Amino acid sequence: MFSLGNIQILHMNHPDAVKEISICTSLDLGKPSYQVKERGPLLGQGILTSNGAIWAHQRKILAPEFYMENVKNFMSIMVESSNIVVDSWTKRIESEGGVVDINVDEDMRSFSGDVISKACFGSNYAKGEEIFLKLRALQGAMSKKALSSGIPILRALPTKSNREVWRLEKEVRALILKEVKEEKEQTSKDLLEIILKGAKDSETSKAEMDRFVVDNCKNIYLAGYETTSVTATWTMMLLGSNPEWQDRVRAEVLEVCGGQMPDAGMVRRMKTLTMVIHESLRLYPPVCVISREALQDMKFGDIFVPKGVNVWTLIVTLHQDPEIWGSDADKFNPERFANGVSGACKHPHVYMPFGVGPRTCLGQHFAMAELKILIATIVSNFSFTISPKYIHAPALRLVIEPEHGVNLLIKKL
Ligand code: HEM
Repeated sequence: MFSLGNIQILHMNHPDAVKEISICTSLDLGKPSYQVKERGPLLGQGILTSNGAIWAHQRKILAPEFYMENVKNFMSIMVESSNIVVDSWTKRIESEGGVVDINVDEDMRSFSGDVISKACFGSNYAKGEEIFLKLRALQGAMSKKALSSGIPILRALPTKSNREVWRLEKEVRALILKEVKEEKEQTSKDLLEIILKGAKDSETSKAEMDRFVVDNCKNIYLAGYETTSVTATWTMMLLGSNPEWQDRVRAEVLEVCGGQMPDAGMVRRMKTLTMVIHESLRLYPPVCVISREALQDMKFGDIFVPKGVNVWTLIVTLHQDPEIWGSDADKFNPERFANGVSGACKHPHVYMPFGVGPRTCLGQHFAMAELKILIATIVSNFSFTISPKYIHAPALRLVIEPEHGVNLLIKKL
């Protein structure tokens, strides 16, 4: 146990204890209240940080949208956004000649932001991008005041940074609601439309409906953007450093896609690429800790957790424990996933890049499809190696990201 200020934390990393947490379906094990307070302007009462009946209701409405059947509808957007990356690199290579040293982070971010904007706002995605930029600014403003957020009074004072946060929060809300109004006049099949329909079918007051729509749009953006882009960046770094795996992935993509753009059936058949992404998520899980709060007194096996105590499970240490993964735990070896996650190690339930239990990532099929389509498109157009400029320095920010970015030497095939 340890405490951060007045927040009590129980660190539970024993595989048996982790199993207890992962099978716990009680609504009494919820998202920590300190997160709700700290991230209020960013996340509101959306699916990410809400608890109890409010969470269960939002999950029920949103979950079907992310079933594999529906993710297929977004694949053409993913292909389109991957082609933007390919075109931009091709132009750079043509103008600079031969092999070009590219810092790929920004391109991976643009890809992920582009996909999520188009998926949320359909044909109005330019507006979606405007909302997205404001959300990024809000995120930045919130991280500036992170130090003061532990002191409740400072959250309510009209300091310069609080005023900036409040202004951005209002602007994002107004922009999303404006989109909603325009959306009602069209018939589109984007995520906003589904969120709207869910809100209409269930909420009573207009204020409640607006809150549901605004908060969940913000939540999906924030949950799906950086997690996916940083995974793409780490996977590129690993493929750049392991040419034999890059060749294997390229051979598979050529065989499965035969020069066509990937579709749902092809994405399903990319086994080697799936193994590579799983290994990348094992070594660099973007979300490094799963945190919960006991909203009532609870028991996990013989461990008693009093109400109000937080439980933390550190994904990043579980994913690299030699007792669990063997002596090559810190090595890049996608082969360990040859028989799926269940065959990869002694305690497969501790592999949890997408979280565990009822709060597991809603967007995991969406994210895997995005990553496979992007990487498949890249390897069929380019070969790449790690640049001498690359400095290996994973840093813990909102997600685990490369401190100095990832530079690759990229060549057109
Ligand atoms: C590689 C990419 C991604 C990773 C590694 C990832 C990881 C995670 C993790 C670990 C959680 C659970 C957090 C917890 O239990 O405390 C989570 C939740 C969630 N993720 Fe993802 N995620 C990714 C992409 C996405 C995408 C693309 C979307 C949506 C388009 C998304 C939507 C969500 C939502 C809505 C939740 C909240 C679920 C709930 O609380 O009921 N994620 N994600």
